[in-house]
Amino acid sequence: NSGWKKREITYRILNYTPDMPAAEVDVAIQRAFKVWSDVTPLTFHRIYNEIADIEISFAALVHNDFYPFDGPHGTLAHAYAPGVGIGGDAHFDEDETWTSGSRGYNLFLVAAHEFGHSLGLLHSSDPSALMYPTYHFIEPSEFHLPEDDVQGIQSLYG
Ligand SMILES: CC(C)C[C@H](C(=O)NO)C(=O)N[C@@H](CC(N)=O)C(=O)NCc1cccc(N)c1
Ligand SMILES: [Ca+2]
Ligand SMILES: [Zn+2]
Repeated sequence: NSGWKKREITYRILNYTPDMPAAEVDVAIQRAFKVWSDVTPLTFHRIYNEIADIEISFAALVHNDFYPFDGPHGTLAHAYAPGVGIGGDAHFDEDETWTSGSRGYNLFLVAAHEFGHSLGLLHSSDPSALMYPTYHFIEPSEFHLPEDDVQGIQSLYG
């Protein structure tokens, strides 16, 4: 199976988007990891000075990988399946407008989706799933991980 071979996963936020206060980025990221730690034995630990399993960054167009972003809309972010090096890393397209609300793209929702990829999940065909390919806004305070995603992640880390 294509999951991490350990339960304690580290993450590092490499840079910040100017669209939101840094504190709001930290909270959005923290809550996005909690979506997954709530239903698995996984724990996510933020580190600052070493290389983490999941390295989080904001970038536009060509950035140090083979999948350049595409300007506003279209691809919003991408993340790599578990592995060494770039494995697990999540990149967010800086040409999007990132918010804590319903304007632009909600960072919490997109990060929760991306971290699903960082943990080994692929896209789901269930339109209600977080891992469905396309974004739609859900009020974060009312967000609840859909059953399809719970099944998917627990098949990797049950
Ligand atoms: C082929 C991939 C690189 C597409 C890319 C993606 O799925 N990243 O995980 C992506 O940004 N897809 C957009 C498609 C779109 N513009 O609607 C997306 O919203 N994915 C993130 C997302 C966020 C929250 C929920 C869901 N279901 C999907
Ligand atoms: Ca884009
Ligand atoms: Zn995706």
